[in-house]
Amino acid sequence: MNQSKEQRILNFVLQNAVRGDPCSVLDTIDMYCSQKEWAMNVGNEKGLILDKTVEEANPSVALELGTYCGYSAIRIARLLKAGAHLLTVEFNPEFAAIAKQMIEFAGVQDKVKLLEGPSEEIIPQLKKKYEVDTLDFVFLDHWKDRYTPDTILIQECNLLRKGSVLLADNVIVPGAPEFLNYIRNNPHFQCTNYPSRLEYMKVEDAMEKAVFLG
Ligand SMILES: CCCNc1ncnc2c1ncn2[C@@H]1O[C@H](/C=C/CNC(=O)c2cc(-c3ccc(F)cc3)cc(O)c2O)[C@@H](O)[C@H]1O
Ligand SMILES: [Mg+2]
Repeated sequence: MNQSKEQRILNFVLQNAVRGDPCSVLDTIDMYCSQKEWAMNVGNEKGLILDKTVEEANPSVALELGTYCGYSAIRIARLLKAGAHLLTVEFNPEFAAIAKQMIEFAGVQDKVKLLEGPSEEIIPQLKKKYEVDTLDFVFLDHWKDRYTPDTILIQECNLLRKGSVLLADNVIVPGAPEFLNYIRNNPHFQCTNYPSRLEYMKVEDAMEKAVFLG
């Protein structure tokens, strides 16, 4: 049967990127998705905002919701200090398999733990099963209507500490209006909006950063 778009992206990386070089993998995905087939990777423009936010947070433990092909997992993992790690959650088995291969090709597999399953099941397991104390950084990039319930669940599971940083993709397109309303009116979070562009398009998008105040 014919290949999926995500399989075609992976094949293009395996054939054109440099094994063990995360930047080469990111550039190759961006090249393919801007010239051949659009895909919902955070991309290079919003990727720079992600980079700066991760560098500033300098997390020991980071969580990503919505791995997809692994682009942002590689983007985050390449910036992590020695001993730090990223937990990334993906419930679509096909995407998880693609992302696993992408992450390994990029050579960041020692810093990334890919957890296969729905976020609402995985989040309550983070402390006991995945030995997480608190999360220093959370990247939200899964279904947009799940940003709010999962942010509430993360708080209910006592996974945030004073200074934990949340960063949400796509708060303009496709949009996460309920999340923006929730997080901007929540006195426990200090929010900052970062206007940008939708990946690979001349369309306005934005990211929202929310720092937990405790
Ligand atoms: C049980 C549902 C909630 N829990 C979940 N737990 C684990 N993984 C989950 C997940 N939800 C979704 N996922 C996964 O995250 C990914 C979903 C991401 C959703 N993202 C978007 O819809 C999106 C969409 C656009 C987009 C923008 C413009 C446009 F015209 C068309 C699309 C741009 C983006 O940057 C996006 O992030 C998939 O890999 C999916 O399998
Ligand atoms: Mg996105």
